[in-house]
Amino acid sequence: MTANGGGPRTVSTTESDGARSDVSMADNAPLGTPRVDDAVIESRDLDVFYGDDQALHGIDMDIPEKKVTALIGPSGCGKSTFLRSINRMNDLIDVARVEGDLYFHGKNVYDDDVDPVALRRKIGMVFQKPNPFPKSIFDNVAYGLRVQGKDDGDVEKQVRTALERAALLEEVEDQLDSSGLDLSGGQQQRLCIARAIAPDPEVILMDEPASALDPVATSKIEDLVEELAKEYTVVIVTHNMQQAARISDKTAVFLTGGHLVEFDDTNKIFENPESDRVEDYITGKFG
Ligand SMILES: Nc1ncnc2c1ncn2[C@@H]1O[C@H](COP(=O)(O)OP(=O)(O)OP(=O)(O)O)[C@@H](O)[C@H]1O
Repeated sequence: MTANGGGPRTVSTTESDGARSDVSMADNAPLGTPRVDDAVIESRDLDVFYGDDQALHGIDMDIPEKKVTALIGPSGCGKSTFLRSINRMNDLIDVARVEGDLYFHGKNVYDDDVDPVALRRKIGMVFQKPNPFPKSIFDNVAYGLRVQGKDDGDVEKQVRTALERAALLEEVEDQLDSSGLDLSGGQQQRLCIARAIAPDPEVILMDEPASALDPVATSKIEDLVEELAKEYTVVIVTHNMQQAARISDKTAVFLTGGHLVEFDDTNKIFENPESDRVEDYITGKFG
């Protein structure tokens, strides 16, 4: 249980500049008490709409702390939509609307007093295509820390820690001032992972982080994901079922129409799923 012994804490929105609005999220104390043991994120009857189209229907899911949870399912079934609803990235899509509840440490992230910018520091994201800024390797990772107003000494230390945790430091130690865009695709993705972990989030959301990479770079990212789960809660969307089976502890299977059909231990999903539709999907009968 990740309870902190106190009642739920709200996410401060007292500052309007965005950069310092996360006072109550900046430390590492849990925000509140999860309703389910070991769950960091709890989705309850979550619906997501794009205009009149409903992309997700009544999603219930408890995402455990410091484990890898894989979201799998055919194209268009709502995996990315669910991932983006966790740290309110869907807020950036004009037509997107969320109903239901999504708790982070027992606090509903859709409450009016939650600042999405502060939330995204606690729940970072890595996208399908590596997207480093056109800046030096160091500045890519330092960017978010400087926005937070950290002093130079802290920035330097946290950049190195993040690069090390992203398994990149050794490869780039002598070229921290070179452009992030000069790295290989796999290195760029690890740079983006370093950028996401620099502000010391608790959760890392990954949307098909290896799908644009060659097999060697993919294997490095898979190793890294398993390593990261020692420190962070990881939620990863993947099209690659072997990858989900290899690296995840829990697997959620979404099927067409935006329904979560089964969510269980990864071994159970791949060896003995409850649902015939899930069995058909993972054995390649459709999808
Ligand atoms: N920005 C958007 N505006 C309107 N509809 C969207 C938007 N993003 C996604 N959708 C729709 O929502 C549904 C779910 O899409 P989503 O991208 O979440 O699925 P997915 O399972 O991640 O798909 P893929 O595996 O192809 O990435 C689809 O019908 C898609 O067309």
